[in-house]
Amino acid sequence: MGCDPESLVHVLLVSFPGQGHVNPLLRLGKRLASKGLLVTFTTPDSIGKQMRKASNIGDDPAPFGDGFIRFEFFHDGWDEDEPRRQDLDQYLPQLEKVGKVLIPDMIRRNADRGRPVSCLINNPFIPWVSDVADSLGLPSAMLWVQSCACFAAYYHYYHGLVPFPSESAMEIDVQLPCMPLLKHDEVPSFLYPTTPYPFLRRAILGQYKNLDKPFCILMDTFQELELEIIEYMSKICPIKTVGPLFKNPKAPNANVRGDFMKADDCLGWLDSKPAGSVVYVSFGSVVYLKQDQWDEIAYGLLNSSVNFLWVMKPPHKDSGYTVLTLPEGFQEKAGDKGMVVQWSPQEQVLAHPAVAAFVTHCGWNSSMEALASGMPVVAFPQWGDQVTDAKYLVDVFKVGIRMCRGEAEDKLITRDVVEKCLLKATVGEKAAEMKRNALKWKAAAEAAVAEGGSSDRNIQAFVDEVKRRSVEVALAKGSKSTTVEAPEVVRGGAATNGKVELVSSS
Ligand SMILES: O=c1c(-c2ccc(O)cc2)coc2cc(O[C@@H]3O[C@H](CO)[C@@H](O)[C@H](O)[C@H]3O)cc(O)c12
Ligand SMILES: O=c1ccn([C@@H]2O[C@H](COP(=O)(O)OP(=O)(O)O)[C@@H](O)[C@H]2O)c(=O)[nH]1
Repeated sequence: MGCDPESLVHVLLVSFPGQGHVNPLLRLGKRLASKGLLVTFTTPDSIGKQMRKASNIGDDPAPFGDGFIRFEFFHDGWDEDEPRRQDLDQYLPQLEKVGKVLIPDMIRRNADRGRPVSCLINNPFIPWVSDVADSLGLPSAMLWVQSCACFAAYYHYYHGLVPFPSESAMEIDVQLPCMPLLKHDEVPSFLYPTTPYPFLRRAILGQYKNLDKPFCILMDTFQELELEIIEYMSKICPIKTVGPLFKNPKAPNANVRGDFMKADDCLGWLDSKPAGSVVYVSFGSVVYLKQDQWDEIAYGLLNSSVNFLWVMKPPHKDSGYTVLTLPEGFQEKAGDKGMVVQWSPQEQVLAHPAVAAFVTHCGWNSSMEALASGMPVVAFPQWGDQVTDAKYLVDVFKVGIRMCRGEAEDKLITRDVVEKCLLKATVGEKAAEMKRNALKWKAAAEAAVAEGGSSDRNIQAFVDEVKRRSVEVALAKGSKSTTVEAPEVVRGGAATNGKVELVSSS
């Protein structure tokens, strides 16, 4: 601390405007800032506006650990209420067209103000950021925001290395190296020939066309969690695991947040509940269930008599989803046992002692947050990587039970099944066993991000590499370089490469 932002090495983070993308990239930004970099975070201003409103984001660089973080948003060229934004096949090319002009402008403006950018970092869906970096003679890195297992699955699909379900063989299982056999419906569902979301397949695979450009692929996972597949894929790609990113031991999260909407206050309500008595139910930011499924969950919650905190987020006005409703008299019947909110402070909810289990759609952020908080899960995946994450949470990490297999199954999960799962996850031997395993992952996650742990060493090595390259960039541009201490050699650390021992009755 004590230095001004202009004297620090500056990295620019460019994010796709989705909550599940902004959260991990911003968390990476905070981690890099805490290690002494100046970080600028950017995403289209359509989302930037929402972020500013929800989280009091100011205009000045905010001190963060040994560095600073600041925000600068860019206009995606469309009107505020442009409905085409909901169609990725139209929106992604628009973002690329505009971004390829505005990001270089932003970089030039920053250089003029004494803040030359030394490295660009993007997340998936916007792989052209590496092209922008190349064209300006800057290094780039990519933050992969799903599991390494899913990264491996897409990689093998993209390069045609193993057979995947196809029109002629729909129900084949998939064996990838160093991974458990995936049943056909446990493969990331965008790869399935009949997926209703081919645009998400195109968006995610777009990153693989450009995979040789970033000098480093950062991942929000940790070595001990996905040991074999990380080692295997690291031989093929320059992977560095840096997760769980939401745990930042050096600089607690404080007030720099990327929520698109303000979280409702539910922590006081949680405080009033006994330890381990509440089920937290959330399906993330993009999954919407059908009304009949919503009703079954509502009755399952009521019939089980557990306390519950349920997130019911309003759909985007152009998404085509109709607003879900609760059964008549639901709130009265639930009384003080239940709280329904539009958006929750999920990190804090998962860390709260009152919460016993998490009914989740198994998005990767939610999965990592649950694991690293020692929270057992009830898996309710719908599509994409969620179905693969559910398989891992239940069968590999052994912290969860399954409530469904995914949207493709098109099966209504009845209130009886919901009730049974809720009870199984909160009371009895299975619940206790999952909790023990979850606590082991929590400890492993904390060790990974603690000083000298696997993720901490990887972040430090990355920061050193960015600093080293910043000197090269400055020399190549013939400009004054920012002061950089000599990069440290990667320290060997106290991290274990050992396996986490799990308990399992099955
Ligand atoms: O925001 C979007 C949009 C979108 C569309 C139009 C627009 O104008 C803005 C955004 C489309 O698909 C998504 C898909 C996502 O899947 C989620 O992606 C995460 C990160 O890859 C995974 O961890 C989760 O499991 C998975 O559910 C997450 C998202 O945030 C989005
Ligand atoms: O009520 C909520 C629901 C979700 N989240 C956060 O939103 C992100 C959702 O990402 P995930 O990958 O789980 O799912 P997606 O929304 O991308 O499907 C996670 O970081 C959650 O902590 C939150 O803060 N409050």
